[in-house]
Amino acid sequence: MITAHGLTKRYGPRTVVDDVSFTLEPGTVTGFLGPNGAGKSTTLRMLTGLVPVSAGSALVDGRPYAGLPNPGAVVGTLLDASAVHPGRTGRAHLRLLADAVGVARPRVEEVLALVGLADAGGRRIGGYSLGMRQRLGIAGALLADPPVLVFDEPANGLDPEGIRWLRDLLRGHAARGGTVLLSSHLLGEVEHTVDRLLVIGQGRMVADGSVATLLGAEGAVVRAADPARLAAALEAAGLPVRHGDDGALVVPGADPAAVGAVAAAGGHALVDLRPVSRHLEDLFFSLTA
Ligand SMILES: Nc1ncnc2c1ncn2[C@@H]1O[C@H](COP(=O)(O)OP(=O)(O)OP(=O)(O)O)[C@@H](O)[C@H]1O
Repeated sequence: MITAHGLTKRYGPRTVVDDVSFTLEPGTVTGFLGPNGAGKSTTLRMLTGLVPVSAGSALVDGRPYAGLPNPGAVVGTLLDASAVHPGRTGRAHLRLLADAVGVARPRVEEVLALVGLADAGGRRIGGYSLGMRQRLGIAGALLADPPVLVFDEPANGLDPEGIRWLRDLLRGHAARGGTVLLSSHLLGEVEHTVDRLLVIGQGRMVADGSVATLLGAEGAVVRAADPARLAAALEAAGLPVRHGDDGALVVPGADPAAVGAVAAAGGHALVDLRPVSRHLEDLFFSLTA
C-alpha cells in the first residue's frame, strides 16, 4: 500500500509538486502520467526517500520509505536505469545489490532469467543497449521480490516485444497481490497495462480514476450495408447521427447495444458496430493543456 497525502515539493520559490494525494491498494497497477516537467519523477523520488518532502507525507505500508526496516525488500524501484557502473557485468551489479538487500546469490540467476538477460549476465553493462539496461534495472528491483514496485518510465528503450513482456510482468505482480506504480509517456501502452490513471500537470493532480472512467465510451460507430437507411432509422429512434467520411455513422453518446437494437428492429444488415472511446492522448492534452 502506498499513501501520499498533501505531498508537496518546493525548490526555492517554485512548487514543483503541489498537494498531491492518493492511496494505491495491493492488487493494482497505477499509471502516473503527465507531460515533461509535470512532477512525476519528483513524486516517485519523494515516495522512495530520494528527495525530501517539503510538506505532506509519502508512506509505504504506513511508514516513510527511510523508516522501513529493509526498504529494498518492501519497495522495488526503477528510477534511473543509467545509474550503473558501465565496467561491471550485469551479474556483478546484481550480486552487489543482492548483498545490499540481503538476498541469496542464486536469486541473481533467477532474476537475470526472468528479465531475459540470462545469456548477457556475463557482459559488461557498458555494452548493453538501452533496453537491456532497462531490463537490468527491473531485475534489480525484483531481486528481493518486494510487494511494491515503483518504476519511472519502465518502458523506455524497450521494443514492442519488451513492452508486452513488461505489461505481463506488472499485471502478474498485481495479480499476486502486489502494488505497482509506474510513470510513462507511452500513453497507448499505459492504457492496456494499468487499472487506474493518475494524471499530473504542473505539479497538481488533474485526474484520478479508472481507465474506463477517464476514457469512458463516448458513443458508437456503426457501418451498414445501406448507411442512409440506417441513419434515418436511428434519427427516427431519437439517436442523432454524424456521417463519417468513410461511410461510417457515428452516434455520439449512444450505447452500441441501443444502436444494434434499432438496426435489428428495422432489418438493417450491419458491417461493423463498436463503441468509440476517447483516446488517452485526447484526455491527456485536454487535462494538461
Ligand atoms: N533538483 C532540482 N532543483 C530544481 N528544480 C528541479 C529539481 N528537480 C526537478 N526540478 C524541477 O521540477 C519540475 C518537475 O520535474 P520532474 O522531473 O519531477 O518532472 P517529470 O514529470 O518527471 O518530467 P519528465 O517527464 O521530463 O521526466 C521540473 O520543472 C524540474 O525542472
